[in-house]
Amino acid sequence: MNTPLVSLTNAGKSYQQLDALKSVTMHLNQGEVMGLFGHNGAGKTTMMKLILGVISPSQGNVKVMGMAPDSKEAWHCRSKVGYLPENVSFYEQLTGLEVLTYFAKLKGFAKGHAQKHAMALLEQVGITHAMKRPVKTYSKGMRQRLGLAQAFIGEPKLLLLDEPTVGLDPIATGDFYQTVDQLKSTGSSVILCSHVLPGVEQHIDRAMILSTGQLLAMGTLAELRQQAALPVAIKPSGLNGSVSNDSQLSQFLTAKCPDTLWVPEQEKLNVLKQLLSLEGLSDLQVETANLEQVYQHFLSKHEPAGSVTKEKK
Ligand SMILES: Nc1ncnc2c1ncn2[C@@H]1O[C@H](COP(=O)(O)OP(=O)(O)OP(=O)(O)O)[C@@H](O)[C@H]1O
Repeated sequence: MNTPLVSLTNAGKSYQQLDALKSVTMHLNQGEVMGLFGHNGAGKTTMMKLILGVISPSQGNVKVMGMAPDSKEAWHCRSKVGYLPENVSFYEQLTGLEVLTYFAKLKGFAKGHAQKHAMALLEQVGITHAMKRPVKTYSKGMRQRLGLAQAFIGEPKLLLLDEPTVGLDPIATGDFYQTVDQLKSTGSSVILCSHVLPGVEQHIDRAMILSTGQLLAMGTLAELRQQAALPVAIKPSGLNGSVSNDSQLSQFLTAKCPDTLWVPEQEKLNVLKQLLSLEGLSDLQVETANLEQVYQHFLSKHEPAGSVTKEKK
């Protein structure tokens, strides 16, 4: 079996009385994209900082590429990690090209190669036209694109992206996800933290849901749906009341939504077979719970976000 690229084992981080992250165990494999979701203050950035090695765990341990990321020995692994912080900021007086060339040099690129690599990345994120302008003239979206280009320097093996699509227009968002898919296909692993859930699910392999520092759920969307036991919505057309007259099928109807059957996942196939055998059926829409509904489900079962500042006894 392959060694995971990132491993957290009962990892926790406390700031005085506050447990920002509580005993989290997770493994990220090579070529895997993990979505990290949670409310403000849930502990997402804390987890990313532990993985980056800029803070050390208060409990448990963290391994990246087999090493403790906060150790001296891990210095050469750091050049294989790309990070986009939540609020990206740069040297305002430098041009986009100068900023990126500088970061490429910091990551070990030789002088001539650094600028070439920087130019290729600027083209990839679509800001070549502005590369000779000082960053202070960039719009929010252009800064975010520059931030992404900075995170992509050196084709990192591990990418940590905090709110990568904030400020991006729909085309840039699409391009961004295309880059993530491309990096994944070359074996890079990604941890992607976002408050914008629609559009994310087809690009992640697994999701982690955090609340008040605690890991509430982790798995593929199918696994999370199963754990959450959220019903599938089935909407048949053309049946003219034969569902409500059927003693078995009618149990899945609700007064609020009389055209839709809310069916537990394990009953889905049986119900579909029954519906398909009914005369007059002209169409069927089947909707499984999306990432947003799954996320809401797990959060609603947990204590409110406001309790994050609760003190230890
Ligand atoms: N250096 C610090 N000192 C004290 N408390 C901290 C520190 N860093 C983070 N915290 C606290 O830890 C908790 C988790 O913060 P974190 O930044 O990880 O949340 P987050 O999930 O990234 O939130 P957001 O979505 O708002 O960015 C918060 O209550 C925060 O105030």
